[in-house]
Amino acid sequence: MLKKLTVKDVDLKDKKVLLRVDFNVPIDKETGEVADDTRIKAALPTIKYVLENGGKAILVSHLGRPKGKKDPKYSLKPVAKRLEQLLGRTVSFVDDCIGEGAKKVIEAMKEGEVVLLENVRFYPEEKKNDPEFAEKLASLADIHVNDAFGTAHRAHASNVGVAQYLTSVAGFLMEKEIAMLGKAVANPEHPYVVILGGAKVSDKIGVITNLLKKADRILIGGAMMFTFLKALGKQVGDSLVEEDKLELAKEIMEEASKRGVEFVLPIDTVIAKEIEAGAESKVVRIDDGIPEGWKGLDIGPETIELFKSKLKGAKTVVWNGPMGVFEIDDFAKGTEEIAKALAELEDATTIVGGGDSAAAINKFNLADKVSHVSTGGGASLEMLEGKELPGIASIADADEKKNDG
Ligand SMILES: Nc1ncnc2c1ncn2[C@@H]1O[C@H](COP(=O)(O)OP(=O)(O)O)[C@@H](O)[C@H]1O
Ligand SMILES: O=C(OP(=O)(O)O)[C@H](O)COP(=O)(O)O
Ligand SMILES: [Mg+2]
Repeated sequence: MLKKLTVKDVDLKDKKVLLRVDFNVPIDKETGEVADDTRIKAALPTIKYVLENGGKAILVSHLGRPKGKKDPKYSLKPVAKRLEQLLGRTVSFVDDCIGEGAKKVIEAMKEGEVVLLENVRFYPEEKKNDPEFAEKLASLADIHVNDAFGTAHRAHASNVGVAQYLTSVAGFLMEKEIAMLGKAVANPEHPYVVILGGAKVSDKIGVITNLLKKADRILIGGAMMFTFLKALGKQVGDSLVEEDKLELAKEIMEEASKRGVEFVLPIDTVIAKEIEAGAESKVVRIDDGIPEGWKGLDIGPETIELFKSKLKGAKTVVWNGPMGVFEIDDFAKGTEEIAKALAELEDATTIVGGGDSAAAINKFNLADKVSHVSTGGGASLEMLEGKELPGIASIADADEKKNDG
């Protein structure tokens, strides 16, 4: 088991704490408000602990994928509002990260106060893990607490780079995720089924290669399915396809068959022309092809039954990525039915991971029916692959201690 320093190992009294959280939460396009607060709630124990122990909490996070510049669509402002409600105290939102505005507010902070900095990905240096930028961020504080498990597979300035300049310790969420997923990695009981979906296809397709060495069965839904179906020569219309991953998709399917891993793709899909509530939609069989101008937005009813049958008797299930565009009810059925099937499994370890997958399981009120809802999608998958995550490696080891604050 990984032994890392945690927030409990350091003196926080009167310290400025740069607290990296993953507040990359879904934002409701119509209201502009936080649509699912799982990741905010998950960070509360660490934030409260810092405040109760006399620290000043300077929260830093990304939201979405802005292209290294300011974009109001990706502002963390609505998150500050939700955090304020959940914490029951004032959260000062600052419009930048390392500028004069931030410095001034931080200088004036008193013990027990909370500041949330604007989206750190508004700076292109964040994703490049630029050392100068990391140093500037680090200079805002006395210690770094890393509670951003959902970001742990990224080596960025605010989670990894800053550890060159400040002692980095784990928050309670980070600690809990490492423990929960660590158990699943160490000794998965078989049959071990992995379900993959969602939209980050080029990011996540690569993990399958390693998962083929561990899992007995892999079920593919979500936008992920269309890259595989196209690689098999099926007509996928305007569905989301990663053209440059078609070769990899073929190789993965060949490797699965060599290893005797059952690789299960959908047999039907719900299609529409627009990703919109109330859009005209219909079910087509994959073998009949998706017409041009239409896109697959959910798994179909036959696939739901097929996947349910493939989940029967499973002892370990790991699920990342919704089966369809579950945010819109017309395309939510596949995700809901698979969530229900997971909830009904007996004597199985069931792990659902990902910002959006967590939002989905909450939407269907099934979060307490699975063994663990992880705040990380890509992060939990890479951990289950057996990789060392940069955002965990950068946290100080327990033996590196002591006597600092
Ligand atoms: N067939 C599809 N086409 C387009 N987007 C999809 C499809 N199926 C699922 N999605 C989208 O995938 C997104 C989540 O993907 P991802 O971020 O990879 O998952 P997670 O956050 O659980 O790790 C959701 O917003 C959902 O609408
Ligand atoms: O939401 C996240 O990952 P997830 O969608 O896999 O759960 C993390 O915040 C990482 O975001 P990124 O994939 O834009 O680096
Ligand atoms: Mg996501």
